[in-house]
Amino acid sequence: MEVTLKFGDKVTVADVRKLHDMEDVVFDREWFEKTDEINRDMYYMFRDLAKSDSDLEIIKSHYLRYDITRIPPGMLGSEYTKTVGHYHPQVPGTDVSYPEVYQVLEGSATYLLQKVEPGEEDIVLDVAVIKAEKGDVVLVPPGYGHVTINASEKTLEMANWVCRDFSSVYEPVKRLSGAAYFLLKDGFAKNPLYREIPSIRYVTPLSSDEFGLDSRENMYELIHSADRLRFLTAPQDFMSFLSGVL
Ligand SMILES: O=P(O)(O)OC[C@H]1O[C@](O)(CO)[C@@H](O)[C@@H]1O
Repeated sequence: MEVTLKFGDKVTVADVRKLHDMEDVVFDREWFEKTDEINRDMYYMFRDLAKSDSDLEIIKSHYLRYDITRIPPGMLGSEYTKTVGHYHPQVPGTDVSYPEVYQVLEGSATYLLQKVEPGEEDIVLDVAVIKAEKGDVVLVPPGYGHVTINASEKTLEMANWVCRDFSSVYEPVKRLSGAAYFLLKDGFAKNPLYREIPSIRYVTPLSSDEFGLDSRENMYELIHSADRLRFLTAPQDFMSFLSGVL
């Protein structure tokens, strides 16, 4: 059965990640091999949302995309449910990769961000974990791959603004069977397939007002001042701001 979201005057059908899409990145292999729920829905992605056709025109003219992702609670065996995880490619003609900004709409999220040595995907230079609650904003700076974990008992709903002109890069995370750490019932466990992993830095999210939104305001409202999101499409022009967010 289709899962839909009504947003403004439009109804959007979800792209669904199933358990079998997570095969390469699940920590608990024993559980995965035995489960008979391989077709279970894991999370729902409502992509390229706009409340109206005129909003969509504004969003497209700024090369942006607004998505909502819904992640029900649950376990992957001993590991908390999560997204597959990916990196973003570099802006053409630069050595800066595209950033992304998330806001928690409902529930709570644990964002794991990791930066690797260029050309050495199994040598991790930095791992930041950010726990975010409703209204909090999390900026994924250039150079960081990211996984979102729902380690709560409630459904997580989060929004993101991102440049619409690229495709995410999945191979490095898949080749290494996941990110540098897995969040298990007992806490974070290092992924043994990485050669070097630093300790986790725990970082606080930006509150919505620090991000220039009224307290708890939904960041969709940035559509009315979309130039403020230019750091997502031309991050090379905003490096002093972006390199300070973590
Ligand atoms: O692509 P993954 O790793 O499954 O993660 C899904 C998330 O990534 C996004 O594509 C944005 O980066 C969202 O639509 C969604 O929240």
